[in-house]
Amino acid sequence: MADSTTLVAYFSASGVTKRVAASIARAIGADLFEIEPAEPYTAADLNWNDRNSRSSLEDRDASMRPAVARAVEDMDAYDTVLVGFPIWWGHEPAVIDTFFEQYDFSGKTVVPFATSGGSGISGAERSLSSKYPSIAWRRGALLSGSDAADWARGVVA
Ligand SMILES: Cc1cc2nc3c(=O)[nH]c(=O)nc-3n(C[C@H](O)[C@H](O)[C@H](O)COP(=O)(O)O)c2cc1C
Repeated sequence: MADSTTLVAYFSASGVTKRVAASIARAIGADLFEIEPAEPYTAADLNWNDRNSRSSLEDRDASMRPAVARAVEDMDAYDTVLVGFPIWWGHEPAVIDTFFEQYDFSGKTVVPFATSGGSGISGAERSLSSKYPSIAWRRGALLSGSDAADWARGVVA
């Protein structure tokens, strides 16, 4: 069933979460929004073997909030927001924290989803619910792609 009160917002550095988010939005007829860092991540930025890469530095400094390129036009219009991201060092990338600090989520249901190289989503769920305890979190899911549409239909059912 088409559901225009649901937003699927995602950050994706290398395209995996982007594909999952697009399939979710298609499956449930939700609006799709890309959380775009104002300064895109280069391959060097994403090198987790380099202690001084941008992503490594953002991980070590919990106060980092990378700027985003644009905002959701009418966040008030949505009552459910599915937020997708890649797992970085076991939790959400800092630009996802930027997103959660940008809007008022009161009265909304928020459901995280993630892709990863193997890590689960529970570290990100713990991190997000402790940083943003006033948000009405629903249990999220680590998705691989083929499972995304069915999961999303279950979320909005
Ligand atoms: C900086 C960085 C850190 C990562 N840390 C983890 C991790 O802790 N556990 C894991 O399973 N995958 C990790 N990955 C792999 C990504 O989660 C995985 O490739 C993801 O599907 C990429 O999604 P994207 O293409 O939407 O950016 C990391 C990737 C990067 C770039």
